[in-house]
Amino acid sequence: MKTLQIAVGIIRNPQDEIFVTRRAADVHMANRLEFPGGKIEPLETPEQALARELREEVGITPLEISLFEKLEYQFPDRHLTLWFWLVERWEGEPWGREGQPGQWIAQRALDAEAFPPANKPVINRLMAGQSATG
Ligand SMILES: Nc1nc2c([nH]c(=O)n2[C@@H]2O[C@H](COP(=O)(O)OP(=O)(O)OP(=O)(O)O)[C@@H](O)[C@H]2O)c(=O)[nH]1
Ligand SMILES: [Mg+2]
Repeated sequence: MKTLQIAVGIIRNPQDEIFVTRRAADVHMANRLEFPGGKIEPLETPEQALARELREEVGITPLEISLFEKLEYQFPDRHLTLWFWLVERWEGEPWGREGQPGQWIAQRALDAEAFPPANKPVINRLMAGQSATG
């Protein structure tokens, strides 16, 4: 069983829109919407992994982050620990640097079904208008 530690960014602008990207057709959770992010490497902290992934995938540098939620999720073939960071201050303008389509979606209009199942509690909190726990 694979165990993966994942850091992802909930990039939220002052209009309460969130930047999401669409996963490629040939990877785990193909074609789902996602928060940009990825696997935490062995010598990285979750914060460092987030900064690296956001730079690589969407070309921004987070300036201030807070932990929105940390949760465990069991897929049939893998166990995930997911760190969801809220990012409300950053440098640069996010775009799909790896060719993945990106879009801003109003927080309250997010659709949990469009994301991987692990994201559900997070999507529900965002749709309810909740902010960071700190
Ligand atoms: N990026 C991202 N991954 C998520 C989310 N929700 C979720 O279950 N995942 C899962 O977490 C894992 C993240 O892996 P990833 O494919 O983004 O990792 P990565 O960027 O390091 O990719 P690579 O190793 O192929 O370069 C996948 O198994 C993915 O299905 C999410 O909101 N964002
Ligand atoms: Mg990724």
